[in-house]
Amino acid sequence: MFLQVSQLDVRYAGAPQPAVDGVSFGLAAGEIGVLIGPSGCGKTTLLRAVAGLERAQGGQIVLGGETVSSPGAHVPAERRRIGMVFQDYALFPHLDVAANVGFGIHRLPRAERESRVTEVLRLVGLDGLRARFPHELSGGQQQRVALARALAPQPRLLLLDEPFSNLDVDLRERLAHEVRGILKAANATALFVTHDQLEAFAIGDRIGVMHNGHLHQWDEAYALYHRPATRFVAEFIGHGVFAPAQILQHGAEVSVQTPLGPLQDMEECPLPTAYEAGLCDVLLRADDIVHDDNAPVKAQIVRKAFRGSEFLYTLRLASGETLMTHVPSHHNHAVGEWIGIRAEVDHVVTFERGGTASSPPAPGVPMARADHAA
Ligand SMILES: Nc1ncnc2c1ncn2[C@@H]1O[C@H](COP(=O)(O)OP(=O)(O)OP(=O)(O)O)[C@@H](O)[C@H]1O
Repeated sequence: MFLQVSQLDVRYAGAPQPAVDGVSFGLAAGEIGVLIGPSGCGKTTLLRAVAGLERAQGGQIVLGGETVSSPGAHVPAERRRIGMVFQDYALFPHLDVAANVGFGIHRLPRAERESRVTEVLRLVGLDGLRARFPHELSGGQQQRVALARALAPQPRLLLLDEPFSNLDVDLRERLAHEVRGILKAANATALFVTHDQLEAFAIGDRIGVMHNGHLHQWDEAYALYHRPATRFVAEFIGHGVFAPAQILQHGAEVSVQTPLGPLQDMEECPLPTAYEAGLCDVLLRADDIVHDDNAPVKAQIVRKAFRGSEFLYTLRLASGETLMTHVPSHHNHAVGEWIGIRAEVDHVVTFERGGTASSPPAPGVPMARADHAA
């Protein structure tokens, strides 16, 4: 791995808990990693420790084969050859775009510097704006200048701390895709921090979910969504709820009883022996719940959020359970209305009832194999 973080601990003086607690992950050269998690979970501290701006108390950071942090050694930030982009752009207001971008490479001979500035400005699509001053640029353009400035010295690693959080939502998603393209074109290895899942999914090859200083999962977006490693990841990624359920086996047949009735056509499901009496909590995501006028189960709409092509409805069953569902936005129902719903769950993800944030799910068994086994 080009960047290897192993068992890293970072503790602020006087704090009762470490801000980063036993974190390990690796990033291959040219890969983009993203750290997400709720406020205070330790993402910025982890990024700052990789940069060399915070000293780690335990564990190791190896970058390009060089140990930059270990119990006996701390390579200072300026000697790590790491570039950083912050949310506030931090451009110099009195310098034009070209001078801002050339700032970190002023030691290069003039011609070489000029050609590198031109090269990175072209890469970020701002070659025509090199004589403008920061106040003459939009927020998105300023952030691309900041990115060009960070790329100019050819850092070994680029760290980006919430780089889009000052931009409006539409621009954020567009810029996230653009920045991914720019980093890939530059063959840069990068680590991002964000609290926005859509941004993380748009940018990251690998995404790490943090909670209370721990890295719960470091994985591809698809795996985070469909194979969450812990109850916290299951709850944090996507819109979902946990519903009480019971896994039952009758001969070769495994069924999962939920407040929505039994789940059907499952590809994968844990066996009832995973829990006492098969009693567990099942993850039901908004896209597992399908609105169907003919379904026997009805739920009342308690809240609705318009999301362009679809609504996110929060629903309540007559039994009191809360659920969420995505419904195409031409199905415009009123709050208070009762609508038919059914569950369509391929991979059944279950947890110990009332388990903790770090509880793992019970392993799923392919249903065909369960048939054979019985
Ligand atoms: N300089 C500091 N001194 C003491 N404690 C700190 C310091 N910086 C952060 N902390 C604490 O360390 C923990 C992790 O903070 P950190 O800023 O890394 O979280 P974060 O996930 O980046 O949060 P946010 O999304 O709000 O920026 C928090 O409990 C925070 O209060």
